[in-house]
Amino acid sequence: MRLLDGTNLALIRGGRLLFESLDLHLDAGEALHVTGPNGCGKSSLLRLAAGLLRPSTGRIEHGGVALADEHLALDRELPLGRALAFWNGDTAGGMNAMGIGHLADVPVRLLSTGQARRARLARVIGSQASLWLLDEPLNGLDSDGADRLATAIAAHRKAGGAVLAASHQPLASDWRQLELGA
Ligand SMILES: Nc1ncnc2c1ncn2[C@@H]1O[C@H](COP(=O)(O)OP(=O)(O)OP(=O)(O)O)[C@@H](O)[C@H]1O
Repeated sequence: MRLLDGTNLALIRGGRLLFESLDLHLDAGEALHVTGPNGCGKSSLLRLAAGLLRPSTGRIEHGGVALADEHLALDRELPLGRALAFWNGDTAGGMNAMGIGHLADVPVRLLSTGQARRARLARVIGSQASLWLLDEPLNGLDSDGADRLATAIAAHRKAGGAVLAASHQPLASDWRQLELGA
């Protein structure tokens, strides 16, 4: 089953052509690692896949998506568990997957940088979305956090989900690669 279907995509941002003639497809179980230098358009591509940006040319279709980008997208004043519950997913499952279940009663604004990084991933992991869009998912994670994310991604793919990630760091060997700005 195709979870992301983009054809002949071009994106102009800030007056600059970031990419053109790009086909972007993800089927159930697949993972795609987007690489490229700073400013080449990786985050913009994820926003396109999320439906937050429209392509300058081409067309893109997708089902349910969940995006983890630089915005935490959680109410800083609420306890973590309640802030995550706003998104109507499997709150406990997401928190436990990222090892932050014990922080459920801690206000989001008091989380450490790494705990907040785990929380933004817990939001995606707990979502019902079949397509996960992860912008620099390993940033700020310790080795336990990285292992937990890898386990969650493997389970998601096995269950028929797909993942599109932008990262300057290596990801697992069974990811397809897409280099932007090459
Ligand atoms: N809101 C915006 N309006 C106009 N231009 C933007 C906007 N956001 C980003 N850009 C421009 O789009 C280009 C691509 O930015 P983007 O964040 O997608 O790059 P990136 O590949 O993710 O970079 P990095 O590796 O530094 O995170 C940059 O030149 C940036 O200045």
